[in-house]
Amino acid sequence: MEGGVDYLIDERKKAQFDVEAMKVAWAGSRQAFELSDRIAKLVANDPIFEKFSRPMLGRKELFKNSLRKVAHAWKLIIDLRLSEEEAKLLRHYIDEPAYTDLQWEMFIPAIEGQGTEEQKRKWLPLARKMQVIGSYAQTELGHGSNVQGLETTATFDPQTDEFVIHSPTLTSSKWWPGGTAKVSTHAIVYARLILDGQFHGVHGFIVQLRNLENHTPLPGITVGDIGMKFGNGAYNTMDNGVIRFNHVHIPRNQMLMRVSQVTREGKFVQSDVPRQLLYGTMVYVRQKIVADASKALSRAVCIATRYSAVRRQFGSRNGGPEIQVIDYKTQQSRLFPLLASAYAFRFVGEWLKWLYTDVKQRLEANDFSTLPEAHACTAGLKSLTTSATADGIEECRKLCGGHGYLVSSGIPELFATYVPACTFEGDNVVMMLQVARFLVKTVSELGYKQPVGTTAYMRRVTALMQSNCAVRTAEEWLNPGVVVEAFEARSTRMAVACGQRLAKFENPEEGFAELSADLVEASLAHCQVIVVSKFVEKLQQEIPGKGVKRLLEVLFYVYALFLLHKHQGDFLATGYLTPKQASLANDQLRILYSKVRPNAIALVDSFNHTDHLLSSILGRYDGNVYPKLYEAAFNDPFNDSDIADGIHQYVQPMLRQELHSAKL
Ligand SMILES: CCCCC/C=C\C/C=C\C/C=C\C/C=C\C/C=C\CC/C=C/C(=O)SCCNC(=O)CCNC(=O)[C@H](O)C(C)(C)COP(=O)(O)OP(=O)(O)OC[C@H]1O[C@@H](n2cnc3c(N)ncnc32)[C@H](O)[C@@H]1OP(=O)(O)O
Ligand SMILES: Cc1cc2nc3c(=O)[nH]c(=O)nc-3n(C[C@H](O)[C@H](O)[C@H](O)COP(=O)(O)OP(=O)(O)OC[C@H]3O[C@@H](n4cnc5c(N)ncnc54)[C@H](O)[C@@H]3O)c2cc1C
Repeated sequence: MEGGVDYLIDERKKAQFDVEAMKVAWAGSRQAFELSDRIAKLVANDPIFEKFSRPMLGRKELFKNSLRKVAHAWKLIIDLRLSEEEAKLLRHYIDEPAYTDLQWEMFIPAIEGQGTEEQKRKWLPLARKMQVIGSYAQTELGHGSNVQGLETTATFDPQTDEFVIHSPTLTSSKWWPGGTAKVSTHAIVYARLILDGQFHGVHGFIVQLRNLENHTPLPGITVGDIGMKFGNGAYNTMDNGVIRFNHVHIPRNQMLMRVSQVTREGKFVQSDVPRQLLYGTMVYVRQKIVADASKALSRAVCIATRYSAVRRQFGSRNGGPEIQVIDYKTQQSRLFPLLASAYAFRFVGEWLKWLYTDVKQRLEANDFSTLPEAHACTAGLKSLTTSATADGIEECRKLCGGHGYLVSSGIPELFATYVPACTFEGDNVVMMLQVARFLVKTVSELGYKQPVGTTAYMRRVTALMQSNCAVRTAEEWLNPGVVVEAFEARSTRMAVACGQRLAKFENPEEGFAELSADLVEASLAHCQVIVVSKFVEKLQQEIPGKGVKRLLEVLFYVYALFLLHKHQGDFLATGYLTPKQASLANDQLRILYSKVRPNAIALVDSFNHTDHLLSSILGRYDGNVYPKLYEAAFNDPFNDSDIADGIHQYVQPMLRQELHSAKL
């Protein structure tokens, strides 16, 4: 058997559910499915969007090619009159980090969220037509996580009615802003506002960086690229920049003034809007990152699952075929929880999008009551989903054995592009510590204030602290109420225990720092409650299609019981479960894996990923892995000639024992 074509045809026949209906469930609605299917095919069939050769290109060529793709995409958007939603899908399927990510996901949202009506009227039409290109310049060489610690200054000059933007030290150089090194004409620069020698907090300012006619940096601005990043191709299509400001003057009306204003006289006016709204763009992007985690994880899982069905090792009898590696229980116990996680993250991402839309509408009406909850949810779920996705992609590489390490597997570039998501938009530990602040506050108020939203389960604090799990058989774990209650009890007990230990410290901040590792674990437990509960809520909805709901239920139990198994130390230490009950959960997990097994290929087909998006020989839809790997090896430019450069100069003299007289 040369290729794996026959294996995947057989695998697809085993499916016990309607794959087309599952595609709709994954996409969210029939309309969403049809839209994304159309755009995915548009990209896959356009040779300009080819990306298989990306890891072989040098930086300059890679970057130029990326600019070409963006220009071509923009032309398509105009020619085909694509909506904003379609344009965002186009960018997703082109699958190449570029300056437009910053333009559409940070620059424009920052103006929308933090600008006044007048500022929005001026800047948004220009940005939406790409007549100005903007980036988000917050992080500095010496300061990233601690936004209040930024050093760049914006000093008001009442003489000229301008702000003077300045980088007083080397460490205040802006460092990382994407799109900035070579492309953006403007940036939202976060800087310390100084009025009459007084510091008034960090604010955002629209600063022009380049001349719109000839693209040269404006006087007082030093700008460049920060250098090559992890992996070939990957995030190197993005021009992450360094900027140094030397007393750059901008008009007063270019400070984003929804949250606070500076008058013509240089007076600071604090409105009723909470200062945290200055961080609103990050909340928006964190929510987007959660919604996108399932896309990245599902790609890796699709590759690893298809390849695991094609790949055979051991067990051949009488010259018959070896065993498909997907049939090994160990392979299943590593792969199927990731498959289930992709679905879990998809549904929690959908919910978070809804939550964000709701908060945004409230903020527009000056209702800020749900902001702390939205911040905690976006920060915590960003941390949970990106960490699990980054680890999951690496696990998928290992699940593909040696071939997973080949660039042509598609996994190395996916990993290299994805991992910074654990760091950007808030380091994942720093984000979990934000959740911890929210949880500690919630727990400390339990006696007199009813927790709401995602912490509402803590209203039952007494029951969750005192009652124990009633499961007696593996079968009894197949009950969503039982599973959710176990997660809620473990989370409540961990949060309350942290609260009790914190109360022993005289200085709460000192206590928080001392217990921060435990607080991060309690925050993770709370975020897992959210993911598990939102999966259950999804299952309570009507989900059409033969067998679709049943398979999603199986995936729910795989996700939840796998987490329970992985974190059984917490469940046991908090006393909610007995070792016997934890062991029964693990027994049930093995049974669930055998229910996933015949459906595995159909479940990854349901992601509807094109071969273009996967860009992976191992994950090809047709499973024709070996002939294509062989073909790709000989198509590699390194194999253009049998004698590589340097062989005659450095190897032959060694073979001939003539190295001493060779010119090196
Ligand atoms: C080939 C494969 C392709 C796969 C794709 C690969 C990857 C892409 C993956 C996903 C992409 C998807 C979409 C993204 C789209 C576009 C974006 C493109 C690229 C992104 C590039 C990255 C950009 C950046 O990184 S921008 C910089 C981000 N920086 C940070 O996040 C800094 C983090 N730090 C902070 O947020 C704050 O400093 C802090 C840690 C929160 C602390 O702030 P501080 O003011 O000191 O506050 P505290 O004193 O701690 O708290 C005061 C009070 O305020 C509350 N608070 C804090 N923050 C918020 C908030 N945002 N909203 C509301 N409230 C907030 C806090 O809880 C506290 O409340 P309390 O007083 O009640 O306790
Ligand atoms: C690919 C990429 C693109 C980016 N794009 C942009 C952009 O467009 N615009 C922009 O402004 N920025 C951008 N950034 C910067 C990014 O937002 C920061 O790197 C990120 O916020 C983390 O900050 P840091 O680098 O200062 O990490 P640090 O805070 O220095 O983290 C270092 C370590 O310290 C730990 N740590 C820090 N603080 C605490 C604490 N309080 N308690 C416990 N542990 C702590 C962290 O967990 C981490 O382990 C980008 C970064 C990357 C990697």
